[in-house]
Amino acid sequence: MIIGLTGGIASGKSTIAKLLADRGALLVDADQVAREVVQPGEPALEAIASSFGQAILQEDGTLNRSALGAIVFHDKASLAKLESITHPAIRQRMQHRIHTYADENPNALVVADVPLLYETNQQALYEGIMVVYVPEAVQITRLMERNTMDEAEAKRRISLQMDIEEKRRRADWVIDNSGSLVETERQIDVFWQNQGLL
Ligand SMILES: CC(C)(COP(=O)(O)OP(=O)(O)OC[C@H]1O[C@@H](n2cnc3c(N)ncnc32)[C@H](O)[C@@H]1O)[C@@H](O)C(=O)NCCC(=O)NCCS
Ligand SMILES: Nc1ncnc2c1ncn2[C@@H]1O[C@H](COP(=O)(O)OP(=O)(O)OP(=O)(O)O)[C@@H](O)[C@H]1O
Repeated sequence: MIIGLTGGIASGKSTIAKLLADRGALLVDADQVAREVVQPGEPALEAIASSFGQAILQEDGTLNRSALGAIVFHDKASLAKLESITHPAIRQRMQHRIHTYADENPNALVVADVPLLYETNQQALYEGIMVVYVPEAVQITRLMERNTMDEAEAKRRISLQMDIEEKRRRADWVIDNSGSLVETERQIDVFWQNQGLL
């Protein structure tokens, strides 16, 4: 089975992905693939440098991620431009990796961690979608703590994504990650048993 894992920024997707991997799931991580497709030599990095200027590269030729983030997370047109460059490459590499894993491990659960799964309309690619849910207030607190950012910046980042309540409504499975990690782990165990994965 191939499922999508999504949620809001800092809702706990990586945390839940790890719990699933600990139980034997095979993971494909869109944030990681997004980093791979902008390595030096990749066409997407050249396109980014053409659009955003050579100053977006560091001296060693790698992408200056925080500088690019400072531009695109404050300007929707720039973000759309960046996405038009990177998303096709990310999607292609994700699909290749997912299907390689699934073909080589027909009995395994393959989990694709895709932060923007609903925003980019990728529901049909998966047999089911798990949403990691926390109320927005918890999302703000955890994002501020993890990234040491102020409340206004955390709210801005959250506003760039689909409302987490809407993601929860669309989900096939909801993991409520607003409590302790032990409570979250219990929900993962129930999911695992219900899918007959034991
Ligand atoms: C702008 C970039 C270089 C900033 O890099 P940085 O290392 O600072 O952040 P990182 O990539 O770890 O992203 C952190 C979180 O920001 C959020 N985020 C990232 N890209 C986007 C986006 N296009 N729209 C909304 N939220 C986003 C996600 O929740 C992500 O988990 C980077 O986020 C990027 O290349 N984004 C475009 C590619 C993309 O859409 N990635 C999302 C996964 S497919
Ligand atoms: N149940 C929990 N209780 C307390 N803190 C938690 C819990 N789950 C996750 N966290 C913390 O919240 C932060 C966000 O979690 P995580 O990095 O897993 O989110 P994410 O959805 O993968 O984030 P991103 O969208 O940025 O990739 C981390 O600092 C993590 O340690």
